[in-house]
Amino acid sequence: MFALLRNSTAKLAAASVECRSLSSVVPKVNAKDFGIENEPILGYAKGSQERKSIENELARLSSSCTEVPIVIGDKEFKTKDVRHQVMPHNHSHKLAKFYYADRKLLQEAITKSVETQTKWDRTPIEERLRIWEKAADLMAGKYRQELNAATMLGQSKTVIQAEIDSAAELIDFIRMNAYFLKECTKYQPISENPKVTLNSMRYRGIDGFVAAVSPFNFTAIGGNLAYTPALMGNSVLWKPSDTAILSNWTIFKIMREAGVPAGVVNFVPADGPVFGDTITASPDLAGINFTGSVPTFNRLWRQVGENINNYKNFPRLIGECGGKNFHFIHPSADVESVVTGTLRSAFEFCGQKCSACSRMYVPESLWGKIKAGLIEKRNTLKIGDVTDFSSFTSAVIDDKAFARITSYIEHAKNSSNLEIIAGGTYSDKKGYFIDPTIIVSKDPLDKVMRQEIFGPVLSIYVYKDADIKKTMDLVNNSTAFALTGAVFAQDQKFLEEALETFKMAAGNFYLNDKSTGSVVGQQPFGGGRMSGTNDKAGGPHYILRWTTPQSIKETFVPLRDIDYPYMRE
Ligand SMILES: NC(=O)c1ccc[n+]([C@@H]2O[C@H](COP(=O)([O-])OP(=O)(O)OC[C@H]3O[C@@H](n4cnc5c(N)ncnc54)[C@H](O)[C@@H]3O)[C@@H](O)[C@H]2O)c1
Ligand SMILES: N[C@@H](CCC=O)C(=O)O
Repeated sequence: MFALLRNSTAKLAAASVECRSLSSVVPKVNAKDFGIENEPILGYAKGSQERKSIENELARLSSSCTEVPIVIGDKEFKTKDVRHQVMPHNHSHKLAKFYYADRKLLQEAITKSVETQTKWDRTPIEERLRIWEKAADLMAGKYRQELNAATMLGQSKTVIQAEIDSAAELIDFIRMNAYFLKECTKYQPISENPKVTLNSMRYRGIDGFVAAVSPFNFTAIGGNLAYTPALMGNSVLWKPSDTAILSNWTIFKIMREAGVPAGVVNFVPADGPVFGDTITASPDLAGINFTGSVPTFNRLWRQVGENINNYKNFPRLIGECGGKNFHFIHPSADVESVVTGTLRSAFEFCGQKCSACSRMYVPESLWGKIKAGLIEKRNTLKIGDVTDFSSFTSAVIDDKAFARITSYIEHAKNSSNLEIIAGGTYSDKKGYFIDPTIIVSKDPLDKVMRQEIFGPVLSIYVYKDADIKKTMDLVNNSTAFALTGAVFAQDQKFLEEALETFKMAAGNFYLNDKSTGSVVGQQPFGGGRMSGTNDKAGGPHYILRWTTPQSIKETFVPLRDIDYPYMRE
């Protein structure tokens, strides 16, 4: 397959990259050659050391309700606006108590950030890299299970879903962004004769403050959104999601312990619109690092537009948003890969990964086998408490998500175009549990095929084999999103065709693999169209969005001549 990719990449690149060798357009694939490796994922087998320590940590965090303050500079604050984070799989259990910052406190945080930024930006890069390395080590060792337990209990992730997020992905973000910065500073501009003129480039943070607004679904994303701008010399107001408070607070504490000075990142849980209104009204807003839904990002973008005459800088707007990710199945596909990959993509973490497969297109010739496989394997999946290690998945995040997702299930029950072939039941009595649900749609444009549901609901359209081209165009054009997509086929020629047809349909594209599971440094992540600004978190260029570089030319010979030699001839 890599050979195929190489061929097509070369062909696709040929028009714009003439005379370049193949090796220059093909990424290196060996992690060791690349100079850095991903954090290993632990197995949590019964009796293993990691299993014992996660069980201890789960018991410890469950036995009390953790107090999470607002932190601005080195001061902690508690307001009268008290909130709680509950366990989604057992919503009567309060896991953390936290406080909303009001406008006045947010303004104080802005002032503190702006004040700190200039000092922090003077901290040598080597010193920042040392802090980030130390933080990654703390996350990989001493605090690994605290991060995982907070993610399991607070966001209802199973142990493996927590391990790939709050351990591996978070550690990778911290370690690799530091590595990318180190690599980036190796580039210096050309100096034709350095004894006469020396050219150099330095990477400055942006004066002002950056607002990091993070979603509930990945602990690691919160860490990346707040701490990559910080790494680059910015100061940050971090507004975590209400439903990921405890895990995000754990990251904040670790980063402080590793040496990030007070005031560089200010931890300010707040009501979303109050936060958005306050930061966009400040002339010091240097950028917004957002991950979440399209409507929220649209609102922030609009507010920045309305205030555009008031800012000191043009604020950077980075937003990674929703998706309606597809699996497209060719008649030559390996049926078992389709079944396994689709169930994992659609239902792991209740389909609450932005990359989760949410719509699938299956040829009539394979439908019988795929349908049987999906139903049979789906029926073996256990849905339950995350502390029961045999659960495949657990509850959805909160009452709002529960209401939204179940409204699509009710729509399916009431529509003659739609048939629920598995699941369709739910209960929020103890936790927000929704059975993994599979809907077959006769209408490829029904809302279940076009809108982001962000829950354990998979919608399928069965196409006539002869209509394959028409169906591919439909996949490309029937939603506003372009986040992830996957094609399953054994026919190599078809895979090449799919690379062309779906070129703009997904920012992360998979051939014979599921649409989820991108890894930092391996599949830099982000989508186009309404899925976001596609700045590729986890790739080497992401850090550049958070710097305002300065080019410096220094001349060592005195400036004497005002005229040019030809004028004296
Ligand atoms: N593309 C990606 O990389 C990626 C990754 C993860 C999640 N997502 C997307 O995130 C969404 C799910 O996350 P969510 O439910 O937390 O999204 P959300 O938009 O509801 O919330 C995201 C964050 O924005 C805050 N917020 C809400 N209103 C605000 C406002 N007016 N001003 C400022 N902040 C405001 C929330 O409190 C939260 O912290 C899905 O659409 C998913 O696809 C995308
Ligand atoms: N890294 C994740 C994407 C995060 C979105 O929620 C994946 O590809 O599964």
